[in-house]
Amino acid sequence: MADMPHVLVVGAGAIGSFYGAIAKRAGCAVSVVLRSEYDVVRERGFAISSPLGDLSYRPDHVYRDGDTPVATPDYVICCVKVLPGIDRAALLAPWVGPDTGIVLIENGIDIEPAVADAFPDNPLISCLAFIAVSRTDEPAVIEHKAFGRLTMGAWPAGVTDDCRALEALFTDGGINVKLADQVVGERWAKSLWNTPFNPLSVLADGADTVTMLDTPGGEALAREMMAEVKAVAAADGHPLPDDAIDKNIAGTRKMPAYRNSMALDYLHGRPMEIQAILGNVVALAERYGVAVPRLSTMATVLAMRDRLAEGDA
Ligand SMILES: NC(=O)C1=CN([C@@H]2O[C@H](COP(=O)(O)OP(=O)(O)OC[C@H]3O[C@@H](n4cnc5c(N)ncnc54)[C@H](OP(=O)(O)O)[C@@H]3O)[C@@H](O)[C@H]2O)C=CC1
Ligand SMILES: CC(C)(CO)C(=O)C(=O)O
Repeated sequence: MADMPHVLVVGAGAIGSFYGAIAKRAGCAVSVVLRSEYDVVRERGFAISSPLGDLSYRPDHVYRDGDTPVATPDYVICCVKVLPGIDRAALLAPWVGPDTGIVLIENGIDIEPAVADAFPDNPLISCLAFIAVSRTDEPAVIEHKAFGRLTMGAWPAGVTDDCRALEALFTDGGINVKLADQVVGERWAKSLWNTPFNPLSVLADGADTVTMLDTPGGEALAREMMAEVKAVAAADGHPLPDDAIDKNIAGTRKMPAYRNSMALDYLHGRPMEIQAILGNVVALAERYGVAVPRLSTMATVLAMRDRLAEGDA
């Protein structure tokens, strides 16, 4: 085990604590940087229930902002929400050494440059998580409900030795990993689902997938929004397969009613990744001159909500 990589997770919420557990199962030393759950995790670690078994663990080191790492990690995994108010590069900076691989496991489009620009000499591995995992009302108690597959690739493109090493590590820990030569294209493929469904669930007051698809006109609306995402992806140089929308709708219909991560944030009054998941797609559509009337309507209405909330604050 002496040669196993040292992994450090920045933002060990649902996703970060889960993939930290997988790295721990693979035999890595796993440390975490925490904010609100620092005391609880120091005292008793994470409790994670999962179809894979009990994934509870105590991190090797529990840090908070301002601490100095005991050892420079081989990989820093960034799993904070991608929010306009969060400077992810600044959060990562204290923990990243000259050879540290930076791994993003986060949703959204065009989310890499903010980190890549700050660490131009570090390997950057971008990942998409296909998983249903959430925090519970108990601090540091996580419920992994289903799935867990990761798609990963070097950003902006390619599959490097770092990617392969990380793939081997997560595979040893018990999850499936797909290596992707064009990770930006993979982001678009995931965005085809997240960009319509996540914000739509917020506008529909936290609706689950079955409610969204079964409401008369719901599936048609989702399909139209997906078609807009598909058009922007193509303009960005990442055309998606012709049957991508049909496959996504069919796959979603096969799932039991599901509330996505943004719906859960909305219902808990937490900040939402509207910009990363929807706003950045609309911005790219504007840049390429692609009409996205439904997506931009949704973005405007959600911006109105933000404005109201700011006024209330
Ligand atoms: N949950 C899911 O099923 C899925 C999530 N994703 C994506 O994964 C990413 C992470 O989501 P998820 O794990 O659900 O989010 P969570 O809210 O569960 O976790 C985010 C973590 O980041 C921490 N954090 C936020 N700001 C800071 C800060 N300034 N300093 C230190 N820590 C900070 C939070 O700490 P604190 O407790 O103090 O707020 C929390 O531990 C998102 O991009 C999401 O879209 C992708 C697929 C599925
Ligand atoms: C696609 C899905 C639903 C799970 O991987 C997700 O990304 C989310 O909950 O935001």
